[in-house]
Amino acid sequence: MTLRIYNTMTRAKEEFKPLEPGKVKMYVCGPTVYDFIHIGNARPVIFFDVVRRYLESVGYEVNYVVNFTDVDDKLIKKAAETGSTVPEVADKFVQMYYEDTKGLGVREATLHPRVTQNMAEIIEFIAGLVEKGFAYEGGGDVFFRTSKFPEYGKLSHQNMEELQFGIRVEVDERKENPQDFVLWKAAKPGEISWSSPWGEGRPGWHIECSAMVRKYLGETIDIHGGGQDLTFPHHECEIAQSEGLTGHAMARYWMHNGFVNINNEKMSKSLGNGINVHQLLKSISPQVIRYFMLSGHYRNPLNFSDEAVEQAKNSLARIENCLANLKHRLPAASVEAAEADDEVSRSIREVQEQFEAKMNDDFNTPDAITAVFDLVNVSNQYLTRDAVNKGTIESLLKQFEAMDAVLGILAAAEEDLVDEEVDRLIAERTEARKAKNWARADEIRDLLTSRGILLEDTAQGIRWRRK
Ligand SMILES: Nc1ncnc2c1ncn2[C@@H]1O[C@H](COP(=O)(O)OP(=O)(O)OP(=O)(O)O)[C@@H](O)[C@H]1O
Ligand SMILES: [Zn+2]
Repeated sequence: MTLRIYNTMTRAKEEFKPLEPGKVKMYVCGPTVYDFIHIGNARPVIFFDVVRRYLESVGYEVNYVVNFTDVDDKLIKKAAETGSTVPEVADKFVQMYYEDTKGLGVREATLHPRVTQNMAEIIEFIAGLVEKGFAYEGGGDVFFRTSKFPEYGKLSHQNMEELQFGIRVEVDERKENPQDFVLWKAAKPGEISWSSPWGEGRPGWHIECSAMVRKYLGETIDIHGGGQDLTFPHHECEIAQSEGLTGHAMARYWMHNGFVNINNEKMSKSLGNGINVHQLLKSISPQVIRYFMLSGHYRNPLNFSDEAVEQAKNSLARIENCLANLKHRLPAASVEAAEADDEVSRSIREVQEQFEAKMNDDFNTPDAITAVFDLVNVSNQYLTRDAVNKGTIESLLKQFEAMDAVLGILAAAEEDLVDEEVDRLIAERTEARKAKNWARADEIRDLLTSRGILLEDTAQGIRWRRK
């Protein structure tokens, strides 16, 4: 089966052929770290994590890079407002990003480079563009000369004239053309800055990705992704910079996810209507968030609402229930037949084929989830039998696991607490009670109860046993 990916560049689904067999180089534009991520930002994070997991599950080695924009106007403003420095703001929200994405069950990328740690490469990149005539200086700023790159607009399918009309920025005397964009910005007094051949300053937004893609992945990569708002101008500018300098295609497949909306409006940090992931994870499980995210096709808009969350919870509960029933029947299942029943084995194979077919069709996760429900139906049907076979139940469970290795929508089974952990928690509870921290003491008791540990107060202290 071949994987087909919708390529924004050609507006068609194309067969996926990586540059180097068996290997995938993938870059996704990461966050500007001046605030917590919202559930809209979580969409590319979760979706491209699933793309990576799927590619790995079918045998590719994936080199996945996600950058942090750790210096820009918004960070400078935030630092000034909070009486801190740009690096302090950046460090805090990079940390929060790691914490929140981990909370969402997302694996760290192979590499998360930061702009401020790649300044030499960025300056060198701009100098290369100046040398080749693709860039020019004006009053301490450096601009990209779009007239030198006639293909500018090819990703967003706009020609130069349309682009000229689309530009709403005020006239800048220093620019040769209104659509020329900034590569290097001269520092204003007191602003964080770096030395360059054009004086003290900092990079524009677009150049960082061109420089980091080239440094960490090479001149041409396989997949370049991000939210659809990045198509223009950000990715268009990346293409102009990279292809201007190297003369090679920057990426073979351009992928863009649709927006998460709230009340039919794009969720965004600057609009202040974002649902903060950090907060949300306190009341909703990561599995429900991932289910919600993957239940829509990545290129379609997705509306976030209480009802949508409720629906995700209910659907997920149906799968969880089925898994619990399968596990419940396991201890008493017959071990006579080591192999799964033929008929069920065939159904499992069909489910797997269906799952792959849907993922191969431009990562159609909602239909891939339908395949998970097909397996729920096969399992429930099987469980109506009086006598069940251990091999069959294990095969069903294994198939759930295989699909979940890609989707990550099912909670991992909780491991039994080992004795030392129980002792440690009991000691912590005793301390909490001494300190009259009843909330923590109750929390620990609840945790232990939920893991089947029973506590008994005795004259000699607390004793415990397993249920
Ligand atoms: N509502 C959304 N739905 C889906 N993806 C989004 C949404 N908002 C942002 N993204 C994506 O999240 C990533 C990080 O975006 P960014 O940091 O610019 O967030 P933002 O909320 O749009 O910020 P700002 O409002 O400051 O522009 C990008 O890939 C972007 O396309
Ligand atoms: Zn980028």
